[in-house]
Amino acid sequence: MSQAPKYKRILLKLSGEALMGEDSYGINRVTIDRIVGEIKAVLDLGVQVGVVIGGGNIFRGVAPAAAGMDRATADYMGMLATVMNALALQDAMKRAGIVSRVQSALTIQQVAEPYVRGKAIRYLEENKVVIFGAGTGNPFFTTDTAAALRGMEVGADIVLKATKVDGVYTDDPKKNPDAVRYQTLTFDEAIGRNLKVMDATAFALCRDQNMNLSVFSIFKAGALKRVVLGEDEGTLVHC
Ligand SMILES: Nc1ncnc2c1ncn2[C@@H]1O[C@H](COP(=O)(O)OP(=O)(O)OP(=O)(O)O)[C@@H](O)[C@H]1O
Ligand SMILES: O=c1ccn([C@@H]2O[C@H](COP(=O)(O)O)[C@@H](O)[C@H]2O)c(=O)[nH]1
Repeated sequence: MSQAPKYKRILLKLSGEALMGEDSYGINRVTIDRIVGEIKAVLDLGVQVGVVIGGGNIFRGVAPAAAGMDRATADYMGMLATVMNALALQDAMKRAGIVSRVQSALTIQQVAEPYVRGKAIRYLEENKVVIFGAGTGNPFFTTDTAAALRGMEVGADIVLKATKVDGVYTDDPKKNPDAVRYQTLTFDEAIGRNLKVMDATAFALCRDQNMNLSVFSIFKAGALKRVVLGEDEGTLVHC
């Protein structure tokens, strides 16, 4: 029996730190290839995929150098880190036979196309993966907010946050072993309970524009595909 995806177009937020695998810094080749395999599985279902990539794997490594720096300057460094990840992801996709385009919110025209909404939508319609680098292009924001923003701009059916934990918990599960996972919760609950899995700006943007969000583990094999098929996986955050 053929599997019908629940969503036709998704915006996938990939944690930069997830690219490190077991390493303490940077990009782990085996890990990025495995993540690309997870994305390929949903492309094979006919789903259109936009990706916003984070920068934690690179930026947190240089954080000591950024300590004491002007905040906006440090944030621009963080955004440049996401462009590096975007290029690495495109390269890994190419090796896997996936056609993708990188669009950057900061103009670095020798390196990547600038972000142009209409062009991004056209690429998605052509079943090319669009990798959005440099977050929103503005300091004082995060790539979570960029994911919510780009998801809305390109008309995605849902924003999927692929991270290191398998959903939203009552507390940070990496710090509190007694934390309990929610199957579903509302944006107001997530904001009101100050749950740190995603920043409040991103939660509020999704809530105000009625954009559902799913949080799941990118380390769990097949989880992305199960979310896209509408199966019980991770946590669904809704209005
Ligand atoms: N209530 C909570 N439920 C789940 N995770 C939580 C919660 N509070 C804090 N976290 C933490 O939030 C992290 C998810 O954020 P993630 O690492 O994806 O960060 P990011 O900043 O979006 O990505 P990047 O690595 O690119 O900077 C999890 O690893 C988890 O430890
Ligand atoms: O719109 C944005 C997105 C990101 N930044 C900066 O980049 C780093 C890395 O992004 P993560 O979301 O943490 O992975 C972030 O810490 C900011 O410093 C930004 O300024 N604006």
